[in-house]
Amino acid sequence: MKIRVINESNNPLPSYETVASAGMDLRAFLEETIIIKPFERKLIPTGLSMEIPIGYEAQIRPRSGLALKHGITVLNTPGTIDADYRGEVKVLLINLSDQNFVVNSGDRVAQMIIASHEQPGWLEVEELSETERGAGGYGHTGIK
Ligand SMILES: O=c1ccn([C@H]2C[C@H](O)[C@@H](COP(=O)(O)OP(=O)(O)OP(=O)(O)O)O2)c(=O)[nH]1
Ligand SMILES: [Mg+2]
Repeated sequence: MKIRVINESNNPLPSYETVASAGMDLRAFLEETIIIKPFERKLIPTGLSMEIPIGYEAQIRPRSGLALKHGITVLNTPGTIDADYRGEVKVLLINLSDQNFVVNSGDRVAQMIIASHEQPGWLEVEELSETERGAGGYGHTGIK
């Protein structure tokens, strides 16, 4: 997969931290430290642009450690990076804690999964097939 890196010398490529990781960690690429105040959201640059193959997307997801320890999550999770997007990948973080959160350049702020997807066409019909569930949802099978 093609990737363009701003300032290659101090912006390492995203990488899988273990042999079977689903996601590769994304690092902030910053000129200045970013502070995210409680309940504030900030768009974090990564210094990366990519050429994802057609039929694939990248999903930007939170890191569980940041969520558990600092209340930091990805506001639009999973963020969608389209195969035809050529701009810089950015991560939209929100701070759901009551403490300021400091992001330094190089910090691993989120993870990125490359996933295949379909682009189905529509067949417009008058009736859909019957199922046992029908229109039941939102807990209609019981909550517990
Ligand atoms: O977390 C994200 C989400 C999106 N993007 C970039 C890549 C994506 O291909 C583009 C558009 O994202 P999306 O479709 O989610 O946003 P939109 O609000 O629908 O904007 P657009 O009208 O540009 O599609 O923005 C990111 O860099 N990070
Ligand atoms: Mg869109």
